[in-house]
Amino acid sequence: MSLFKALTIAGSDSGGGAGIQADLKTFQELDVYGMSVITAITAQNTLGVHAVYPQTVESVVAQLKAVAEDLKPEAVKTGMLFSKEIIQAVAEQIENYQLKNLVIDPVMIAKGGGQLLKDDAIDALCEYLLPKATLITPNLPEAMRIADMKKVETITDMKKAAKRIYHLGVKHVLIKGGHLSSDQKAIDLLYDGSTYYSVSSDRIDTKHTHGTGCTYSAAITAELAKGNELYKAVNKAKHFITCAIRHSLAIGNGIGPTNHRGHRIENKEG
Ligand SMILES: Nc1ncnc2c1ncn2[C@@H]1O[C@H](COP(=O)(O)OP(=O)(O)OP(=O)(O)O)[C@@H](O)[C@H]1O
Ligand SMILES: Cc1ncc(CO)c(N)n1
Repeated sequence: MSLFKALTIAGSDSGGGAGIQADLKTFQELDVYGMSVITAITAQNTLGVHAVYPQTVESVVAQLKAVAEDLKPEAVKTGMLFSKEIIQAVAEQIENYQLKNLVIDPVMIAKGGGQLLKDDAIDALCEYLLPKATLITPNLPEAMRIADMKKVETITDMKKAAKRIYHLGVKHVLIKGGHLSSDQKAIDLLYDGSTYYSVSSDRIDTKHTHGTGCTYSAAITAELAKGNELYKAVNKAKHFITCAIRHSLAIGNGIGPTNHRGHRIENKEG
């Protein structure tokens, strides 16, 4: 049996629910060998981000080189990238090693508050990384910033934003509807430059959604690493994140994490 490998380039969440920790748990659950490049260490729990300690550009490049020269991932995701210097360095190395199946989760602000991307880094993300990516997965506030719109609150807004983001050079755009109003289904909108696809599930009534975006983009990356085409990878990942939210964990005193074993519980694998 072939062993597929996926890489996450992201920040560490000491609380274990988002960031590198969520990505590696997801890769493992989906039978993909996981590797990591850590861009920043956050002191974080279910209540919020207490502190951010970015890595140097030298550290990020050294980690990326070590992985790319030896282990050769079939797919790569980026999460928290923090600064334009880190974004530029990551983009250069992705080009240098011709890394394929790149998924960008344009992480900006943590659910409990806490800035994970500097304001002046959004332009760098659009200029250097988007043109290299297979997919970008913004939530509604992130889509609003990247598409440079005043609001993204409805399905009509999501369609407009997806088109604007597509024209920045990325191959596919998936706008996540987790932040749509609470009476609506959890509808995500996928756009490939010609067609809009709706990827939807029932909305689960829980406050424990820490790390949903990280887990979802990591699941898409794992499915791409296994050779699935994009639409199938997104649908499989949607099932994975929905199970993870349905069985999310009421731990800590704030917004608890998703349960990466949720899909096993639903499949009665224990
Ligand atoms: N209550 C919910 N019930 C079902 N699905 C949900 C719910 N909340 C979010 N989702 C789904 O979870 C996925 C992640 O979306 P979301 O918009 O929450 O990401 P995010 O804001 O980037 O998350 P985070 O910042 O915590 O990483 C999407 O598929 C979204 O539709
Ligand atoms: C390190 C990290 N990355 C991403 C998120 C997204 O919520 C988070 N809270 N923390």
